[in-house]
Parts: sequence; structure tokens; C-alpha cells
Amino acid sequence: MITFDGAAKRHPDGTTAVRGLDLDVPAGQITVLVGPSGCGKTTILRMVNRMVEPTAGRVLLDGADVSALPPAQLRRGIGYVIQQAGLFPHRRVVDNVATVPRLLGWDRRRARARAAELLELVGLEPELGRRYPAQLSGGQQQRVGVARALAADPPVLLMDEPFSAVDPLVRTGLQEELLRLQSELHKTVLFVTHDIEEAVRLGDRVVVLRKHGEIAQLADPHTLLTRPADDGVAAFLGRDRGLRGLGLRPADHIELLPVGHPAQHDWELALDPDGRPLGWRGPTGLHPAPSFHPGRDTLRTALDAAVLSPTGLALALTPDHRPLGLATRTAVVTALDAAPPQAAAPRTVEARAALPGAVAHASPDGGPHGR
Ligand SMILES: Nc1ncnc2c1ncn2[C@@H]1O[C@H](COP(=O)(O)OP(=O)(O)OP(=O)(O)O)[C@@H](O)[C@H]1O
Repeated sequence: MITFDGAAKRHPDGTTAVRGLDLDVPAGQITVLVGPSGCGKTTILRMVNRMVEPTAGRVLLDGADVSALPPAQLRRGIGYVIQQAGLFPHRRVVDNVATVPRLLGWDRRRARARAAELLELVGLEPELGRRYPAQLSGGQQQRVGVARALAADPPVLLMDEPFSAVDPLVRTGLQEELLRLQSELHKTVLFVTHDIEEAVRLGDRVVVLRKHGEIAQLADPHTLLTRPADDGVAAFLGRDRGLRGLGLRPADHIELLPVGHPAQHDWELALDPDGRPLGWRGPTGLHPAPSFHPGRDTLRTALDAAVLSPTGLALALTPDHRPLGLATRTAVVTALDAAPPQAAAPRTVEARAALPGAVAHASPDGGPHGR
């Protein structure tokens, strides 16, 4: 656990970067610091590895004051990932990743073997290890940055806007990858971003900061989106936070209508010989049937499917892509109240896979609902 105990930073020119932060960062979780530019996020992060020394208060790592540890020793237990990866341009990728193991005195062979293992862990082809950083895409470079930070298997990972220099699609992929890694590695992660979308996606807990590193709210993503502490936090979260909240809840507990229900009106669900949907057949021909997987997708995906469907009905599918039932838009939104608060959306690939496939809510009266 990382503890900020009244940690403050005042620069010699009189600028107060952080006024006095009290915060516990629990072990094994992702804690995200989010807030406007200049609110002190990077300063807070760097107080942990002593790249910034507090001018008042303390930072403790598992109860030990970091100021008592020699920086080099401290940093061996702390991975650090920054924007644009910060790789050494003249070293091959594999040697970039092997940097810390080499510093720890490992021989070249063992360090390279470890580097190869890590490149695989972050989803990079082994051949890329022979290239130089400039020969990789931005997203690949970020993966190398993560691999390098993980090389010595540090319990703590500091990540400072690590994905902000890549395009949105690559960024989503990297976020997924981080969640997958975290589900295996359970590091204590302190992650800085100015992007609230990224914060609610990645954080087990999100710390919304305002000027001088003051905490405006500390909450899990769902609570943050549904119950912002004040108007300032609500404004920072943006206008469509309700919709984004749908994106944090699993698409289960939706009351489904059976296929063939009168709500389909003149539309018929066309199936292939294997019983998999081909689309909605209506007066104007065959149209796509937007669908969702109850155990895998979020309520936002289900609502999107219902909005885009020519019938206004989202098609719920079993894990093997067979029709399970139909969800009206109202049923999707109603499920937001039905979903228990602890049933956060599946946040990792593994968690998704582990969830039962067809878990739509069955009504107690055995009515026309999915099973
Ligand atoms: N060396 C310095 N001397 C004076 N002021 C500084 C110094 N370094 C940072 N600051 C100020 O401290 C405040 C916090 O900076 P910090 O980099 O922690 O903010 P941030 O939230 O990470 O910002 P951003 O999102 O823009 O990266 C800012 O007002 C900044 O101008």
C-alpha cells in the first residue's frame, strides 16, 4: 500500500503544486488520479519514487517512509511508465526491456530471456525484440514501455498518462491489455490521466483532483458517475455520464421477450440452417439484427443494439450466437436499477470469459422472459 500522509510540494518559486495530500492507495488495485491540467497529478505520482521530494508530509510504501530509502533501491521496486514510452532509442527493444534486470546484475542471457517473456506477456511478437524503438508503432512502443516497467517484477507500478499519445482505437486496446495483465499480476497501480473515460474504465478507485492536488472525490467508477460529490465533479464528468454509467454495468438482469413476440410487429427473425440469426426480415427485405451477449457486454452495448435495430428490439444471443430473447429499450434502461451495485461490468477479458453466457433475468412467474 502507498500512503500519502499530508504530502505537499511547494516549488522554490512559490508555486504550490500539491497542498497536502492524504490518500491511501491499496495494494493490488488500480487507483486512478484524474483531474485538469496542472492540478498536481504528476507531482503526486513522482513523490512515490522520489523524483519529487515532498516539502511537507510523508509518502509511505508499505509503512516505510520512502525518504529513508536510497532512490535507486526504491525505484527497483517501482515500475514507471510514461507517455511516449521513454525508450532508449539506440537500444534494441529486447535490451530496453532487459535494462532493469541488467542493472540488478543478471547476466545478459537471463535478462534477455526475461525480456522475451515480457514481450510475449504484453502481446508483442518475439521478432519485434530485435528492432529499435523507432521501428515500432506508438502503441507497440507503449507496450514495450509497460514490459520494461514490469521487468523486475516490481509490486508497484506508476503510470503517467501512458496511453495518451496513441490514437483512440490503439488506446482502447492498450487499456484492455492493462486490465488483462492486472488480472494476472495484481500490482499496486497508481495511474495518472486527464481523461475521465479512461479513469472510469481502468480504475478500481478513481480520485478526482482539483487545483493543488485537493481531492474532490474518491470513489469507485459507478458511484462516481451516478453520485458525483458536487457540481464541479459533475461538470468534469461531462453531460453523458448516465450513459457512460450504462457502459460500466453488465448487460444482464434484462427482462427478455421471447423471439416471435408481437413487439416484433411485421418483422421476422431470419435464421441460418444452424439456427444463427441472419437478420430481421421485413417489408423492405433483410436488415441487420443488432445484438448483444448478456454475460459479456454492457448495458450500453445492449441499448445501442436496441436503438439501431429496425424493430427497436436488441437481440440477446447465447455464447454460441443463437437467439436467447429480445430486449426493448425500456427493458435495458430498467435493468440499470435491477443490476446489483456490486455487479460491476466485467472489466477484464478473463472476467468476461468466466461469466455465465446467458444470464438474463428470469421472472418469478415464469412469464415470457429469457432463461
Ligand atoms: N519545477 C516547477 N516549478 C514551479 N512550478 C512547477 C514546477 N513543476 C510543476 N509546477 C507546477 O505545479 C503544478 C502541478 O504540476 P503537475 O505537473 O503535477 O500537474 P499535472 O496535473 O500533472 O498536469 P498535466 O495534466 O498538465 O500534466 C502546476 O501548476 C505546475 O505548473
